Amino acid sequence: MISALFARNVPARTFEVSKLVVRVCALRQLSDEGRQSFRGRDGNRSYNGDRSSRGGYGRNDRNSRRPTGGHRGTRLQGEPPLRLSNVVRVADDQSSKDITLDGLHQSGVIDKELHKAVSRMNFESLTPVQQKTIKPILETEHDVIARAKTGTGKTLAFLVPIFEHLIKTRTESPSMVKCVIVAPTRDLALQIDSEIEKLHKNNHALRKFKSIALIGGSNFQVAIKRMFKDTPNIVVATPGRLMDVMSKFSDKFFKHVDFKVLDEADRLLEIGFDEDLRDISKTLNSINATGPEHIRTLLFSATLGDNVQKLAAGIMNRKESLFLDTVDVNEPEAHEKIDQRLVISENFASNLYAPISAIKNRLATNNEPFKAILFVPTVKFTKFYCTILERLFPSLPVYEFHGKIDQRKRTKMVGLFKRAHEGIFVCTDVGARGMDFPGVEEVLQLGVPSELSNYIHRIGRTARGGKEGKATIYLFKDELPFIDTLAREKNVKIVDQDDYAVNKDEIEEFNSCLRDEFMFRESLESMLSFYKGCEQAYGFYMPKVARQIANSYGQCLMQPEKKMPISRSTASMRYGLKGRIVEEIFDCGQSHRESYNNEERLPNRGNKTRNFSNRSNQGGYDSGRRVSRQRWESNEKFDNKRFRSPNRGENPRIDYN
Ligand SMILES: Nc1ncnc2c1ncn2[C@@H]1O[C@H](COP(=O)(O)OP(=O)(O)OP(=O)(O)O)[C@@H](O)[C@H]1O
Repeated sequence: MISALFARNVPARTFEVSKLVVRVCALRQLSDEGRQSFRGRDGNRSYNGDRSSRGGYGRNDRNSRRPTGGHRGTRLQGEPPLRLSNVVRVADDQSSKDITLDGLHQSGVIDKELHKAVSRMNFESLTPVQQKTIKPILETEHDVIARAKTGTGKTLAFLVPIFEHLIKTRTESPSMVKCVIVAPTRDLALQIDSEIEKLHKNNHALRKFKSIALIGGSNFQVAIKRMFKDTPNIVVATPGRLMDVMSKFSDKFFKHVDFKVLDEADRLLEIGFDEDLRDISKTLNSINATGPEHIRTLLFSATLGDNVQKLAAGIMNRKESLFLDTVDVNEPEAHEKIDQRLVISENFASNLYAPISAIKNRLATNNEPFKAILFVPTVKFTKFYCTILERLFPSLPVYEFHGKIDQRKRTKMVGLFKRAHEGIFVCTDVGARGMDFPGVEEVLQLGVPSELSNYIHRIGRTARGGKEGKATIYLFKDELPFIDTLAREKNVKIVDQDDYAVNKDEIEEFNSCLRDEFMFRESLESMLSFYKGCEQAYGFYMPKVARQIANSYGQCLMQPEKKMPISRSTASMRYGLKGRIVEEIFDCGQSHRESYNNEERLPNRGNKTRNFSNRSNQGGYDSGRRVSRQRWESNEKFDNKRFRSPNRGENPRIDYN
């Protein structure tokens, strides 16, 4: 047990555990009644009281995917409560700021082969999170929780100690998985695996420590064959696919795991993923050859609050975890090198033009190549907005990225944009976390993120690796409660604010590009669902937001009297709208049904109609019953069909085939 002194910023002199001067976080014990609140009537844990809300994504039967030895994450009656790890916040240690890669090698912390591989990445120095975490992970036996801002090298901060551990234990069970790294999205898992490949390339001596990425959307049999052939020491996986593999081969591959790493840990431990992570953790512990508490857990993220020990309950094996924080308690989690800006539009329709106006202005005033990421709320809106951007900026590559795109194509597109020197990467929040695209000049956000923390992660796609960047969020007035929520809960205050007023030419230009009314309407319907889903989280008033979205239909079509066709039942069931407002803002009459049916029977105008299966885990997350994911699911539910824009030849949209 660490002798914990309630020190006031007394930097630890050395990292010997006995001398560790720490401040113990106020422990937040989950009271029994607190736990009971997590249990539904049938004694099973449920969130928001309705199990169907989690099971309702058309998911495969979860039990068929349960890893052997574990049972559903719900704790049965009488089962011991989840144990909370005692989180020990490690005070800033001035000496860690002097830690260098050479110093780690000279002091014997890292092996020469690993030193060679990392030094060939030609970084000037270690980042604060690397300086603060590598030694404690290698020199103590504790679980570790690490918080560091976006783009500050957290991936290497856990890969370096993992490889050092593999080097040190290379003679013990050499053909077994010793480290499991879990990521919330397939693309991030693949990215981490590619970082491992970089270390292999930089020093072939490390190639013996093979890794494999286990992600949904890829061929299961091929992955298993590779597991048997390569006998990897590192598995990088998304939760769903990891559970699939463990349910069949846990004893074969996973009995000698020493480390499990959760990248974007707060995302993985929130409602929707947490059950899977607890099941994975329980199974790994139960089959571990050394013992049920052998595996050490490393949690990494840019957004980890004091509730982390509650989040991590049932995941951490050690009685105490070190909270290695490179962000001061009162400091905003947003990276200080990001120049944040807010642009406010009068209404939803104007807000649709605002990013376009900004892109046009950037291209007109600066000849440098423009590489930017544009986040939008839903899949359907992503598709729609890409068609508009392609027509307005025919010479600027447009990358459409979301969970409904085939994984193979997504992977190719990520590679293209990583190498691109210009282009607009238009995506939903599936691209918000962890993705490392060099040279992104600006992050644009049209509308709010699917969850508050994702604002920090979205803007963190720029200003990476010590560089600077810009981030602009475009909101209409009824979305401004989000800004208050951001300031209150994340201590992020956007000082630089502007108003945007659309002009007639811009409306006409937008209208000239809007050729697929059916697609436009569906994109607006998906936005209605999305905003309904985040109404409470951000303090929105849905009737006002819905009115704005519905009015934009006629405004953008330049037929202000034209109302958005939506049935009364849909307005009520999906968007919680009843009474007079429904008649005011929607066309609920007969014409609606006729037009809708006619659209449904639209002759295929030579466009590719891509029918997406409605399976839940198409979203790029292989497991996910989270509440906020429901928004995407409900939006993505509408994304089951699409008419490709008629004049696709105009702009070389990155066709990643
Ligand atoms: N010591 C270093 N010095 C400079 N750049 C570095 C260093 N370590 C890593 N990088 C680079 O910084 C960029 C961001 O690294 P990484 O993706 O690991 O950040 P992160 O902290 O995980 O970000 P996020 O929170 O968004 O996931 C990468 O391009 C990586 O190559």
